[in-house]
Amino acid sequence: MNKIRNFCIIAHIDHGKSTLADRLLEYTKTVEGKDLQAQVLDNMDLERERGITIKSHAIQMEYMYKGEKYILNLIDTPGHVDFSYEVSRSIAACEGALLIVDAAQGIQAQTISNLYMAIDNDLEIIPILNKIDLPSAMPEEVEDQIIELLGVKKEEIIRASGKTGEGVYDILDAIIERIPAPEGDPEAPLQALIFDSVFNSFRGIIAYFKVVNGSLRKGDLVKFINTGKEYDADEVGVLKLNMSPRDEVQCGDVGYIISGIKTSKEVKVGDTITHVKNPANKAIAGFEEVKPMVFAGVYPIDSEDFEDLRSSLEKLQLNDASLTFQPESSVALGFGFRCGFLGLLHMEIIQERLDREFNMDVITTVPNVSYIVHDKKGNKKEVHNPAGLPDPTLIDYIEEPYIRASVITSTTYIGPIMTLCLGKRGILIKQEYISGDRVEIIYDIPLGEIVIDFYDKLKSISKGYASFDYHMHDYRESKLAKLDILLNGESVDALSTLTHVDNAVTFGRRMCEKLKELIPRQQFDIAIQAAIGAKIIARETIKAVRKDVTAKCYGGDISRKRKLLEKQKEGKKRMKQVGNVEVPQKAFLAVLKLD
Ligand SMILES: Nc1nc2c(ncn2[C@@H]2O[C@H](COP(=O)(O)OP(=O)(O)OP(=O)(O)O)[C@@H](O)[C@H]2O)c(=O)[nH]1
Repeated sequence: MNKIRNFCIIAHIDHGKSTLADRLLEYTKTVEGKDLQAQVLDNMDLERERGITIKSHAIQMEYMYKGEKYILNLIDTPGHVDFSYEVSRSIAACEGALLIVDAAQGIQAQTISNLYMAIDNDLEIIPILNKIDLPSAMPEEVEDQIIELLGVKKEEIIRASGKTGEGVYDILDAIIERIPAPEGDPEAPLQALIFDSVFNSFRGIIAYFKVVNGSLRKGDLVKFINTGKEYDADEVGVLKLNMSPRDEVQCGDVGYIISGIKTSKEVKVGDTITHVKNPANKAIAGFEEVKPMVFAGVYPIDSEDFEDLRSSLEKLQLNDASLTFQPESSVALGFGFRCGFLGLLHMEIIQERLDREFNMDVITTVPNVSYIVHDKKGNKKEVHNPAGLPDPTLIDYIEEPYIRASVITSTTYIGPIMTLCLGKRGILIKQEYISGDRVEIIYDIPLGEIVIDFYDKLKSISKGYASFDYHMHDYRESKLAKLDILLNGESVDALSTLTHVDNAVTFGRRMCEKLKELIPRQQFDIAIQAAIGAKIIARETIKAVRKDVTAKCYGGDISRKRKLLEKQKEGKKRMKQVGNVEVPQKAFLAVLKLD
């Protein structure tokens, strides 16, 4: 066991985690020659394309140090806020962490939040100044930031480049010298922490774990403590580039188990595996259900595809337990599902996977958060869809989720960022200088406001020099009202939103203006109205037009006419008929596009 090192890499998004991980695999000869393609660990197509890590992965390397062979288990973690629960589980499976900081960008919001998580788990931190090959690198300055943040000595910071390979051997040596070997009792009852699971269409669900105490052998009868389910360990092994079966995974090591688990719901990240015979008397602490925070309706464009959509969502869920869905129906959109996501990026990814992997054409409605509605009889219920809100006369009050957000930026942008946060009903908690002209601002903001267009605005007003991280904080009472949109007098439930009463009128007006831009003119006038209850607060009209696309091709060229009509039909595919009005998909997301 003293020859094992378990570590993870933590960093702000795009600071070069995956690239550096590739170098570690290359320098330890874990991958060679033809297998060496960029970002080996990001094996989902989507991950490669977007250059982001969505699921965490683990891989075992061997490294000779002073004539002895060591086993290094690298647990790769996703960098985006939506997936921070996975980061925290991966961190719990390690004894050390490489903290990567981009030498050109310096410390960012997620550098700090992930670092705190690592410190909470007592990990040994190895600070790495990455991308020092960049002409824009500011090694001295960023080193000062790291020293201030961690209280380390300058010599402890390793300068490296995932691109040129500089410093990679120093990192490998430091992993062995500085990170402690795992502790644990090989003779004690089995306790293995599940930190991830994946769905493989041939093998079913594969769970990744770290053995904290005891050991796990092939054929053992095991139990997952939190779900209470029992399985035969059909196959256990360690994770090389591919799975590598073993008879036993020992105390301290990281491995996988295949055991006839049917759905990803049965495997909960953070759960503990033990033996049915001689079980451990308790789970390893730190298990938490991941709860979706952002909800949106997902509807098939063609209502006949409803069952296909259900089976696609079921398949996606096998792979991604954090996705939830429930059938719902909308007057405007027909039958569909209300899906729950961890955040906006997660939502985008699911939408894209539906399109790519399942060829599903869907309309997604405006995302919203979950509200707690207290009625006058003293009951409370969680509402995931503004359209599902009880009648206003029955509501006593509504609570909405607040996040605690940390924004790191340069002092130049403090003014505009504070204005933005204020406009989003944010409450300033504190403001702290990090080093030089960098400052961290902490705000409590309603999640519902972030969901709409916070990221984009933050990025544009800070010209990209602001990073953002958040975690759920609490629920607070807010004065919210349901804003309905009517098209030719018919309320479109899929366009309803909950908004703060003080902003309702401006918001309603802007919605109407935006919809006027987005809905194409049709052969009759269309009235767009915004209403709260029975009260109309804004109105726009789209004037009628008569458009005949074939008008231009007089003469008898029927094939050309047909082509034009076909083209027009294509364009219509992304439209949805609401009453007598044809509404394009992008109109359902109008609220995201308000200026
Ligand atoms: N010049 C230079 N570029 C680098 C270096 N390391 C990574 N990059 C580039 O920086 C970008 C981000 O690198 P990734 O390795 O994908 O970053 P990441 O931290 O894994 O990103 P997430 O997985 O999304 O968190 C890519 O375009 C890399 O090519 C480096 O040492 N030098």
